[in-house]
Amino acid sequence: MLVLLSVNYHHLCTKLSYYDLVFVESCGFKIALCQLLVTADKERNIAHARKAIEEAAEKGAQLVLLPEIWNIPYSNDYFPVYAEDIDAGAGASPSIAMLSELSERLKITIIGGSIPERSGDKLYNTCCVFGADGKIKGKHRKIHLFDIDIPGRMTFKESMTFTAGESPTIVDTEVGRIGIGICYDIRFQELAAIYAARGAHLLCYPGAFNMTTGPLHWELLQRARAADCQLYVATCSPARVDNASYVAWGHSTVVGPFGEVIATTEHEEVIVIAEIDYSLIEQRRTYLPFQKQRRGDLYQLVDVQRLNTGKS
Ligand SMILES: NC(=O)CC(=O)C(=O)O
Repeated sequence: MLVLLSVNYHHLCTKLSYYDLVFVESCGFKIALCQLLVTADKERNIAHARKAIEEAAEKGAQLVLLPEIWNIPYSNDYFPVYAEDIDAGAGASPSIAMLSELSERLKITIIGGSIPERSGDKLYNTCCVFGADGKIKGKHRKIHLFDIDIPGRMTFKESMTFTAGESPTIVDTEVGRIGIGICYDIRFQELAAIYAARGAHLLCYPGAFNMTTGPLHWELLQRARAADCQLYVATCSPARVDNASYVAWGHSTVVGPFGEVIATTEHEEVIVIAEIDYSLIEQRRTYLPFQKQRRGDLYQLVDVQRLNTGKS
């Protein structure tokens, strides 16, 4: 598989201060975005993802991000047929078993894109985060379902099959504090702002924008979330399959805390590798200290989950 390497950034690591950012010993690491070609053959897709992750780890990636719905085509017809029961153990969920085994064996963090999850009589579009010990550290169910209708261009109704998740997901990993969203979740700036307020270094969005919204909004939204929150944003899309019922835009990307694109690609299958350095977050926030200049006397973002449970 083709591997793209981005520009390297090397900076000294210093303590991060705003937004309760947690201090991480090692600030520099490599992230890999596996922009996978997805077919109708689930077994093949799982084996293919396995090879890509192994290749990314060989290239030095400590964090690997997979696309939204990487184990079957993105389609309401497929979701119910191929959904896996994540909580029922490895036998019931071959996709999760593969990701767990690899993260433990390769000692890397994996943001497992998303797969259709069956839980009781409900289906979710779910992303699992695996620590370097192979354990699931977090599970994000897509909060905002992709229901849009742009006549003659793009109509999709995820809510025909999926149920929306009920909670934001922020995870402490070996490679920093990571906020998770899935695709359409990126359009909701409040979610990103809550993650930033809870000390996230990086926001990861497995996503599959399309040929209508992709060219206009995909990069724009990633750069906006990164610039608004002054942190890193990474996205990973499936590669484009022109004759698929849903044609993905591709263009998996990493954006830095100044809103700058650090690494990106076109629509073919590829592994994008980029260097992430969290010390840049503090540096950018020092240069441009708008986080401290907010008019909290005029407007406030309320973290409802914290308010209701007292927990982050
Ligand atoms: N597929 C999605 O969830 C979102 C998308 O394509 C868009 O927001 O546009």
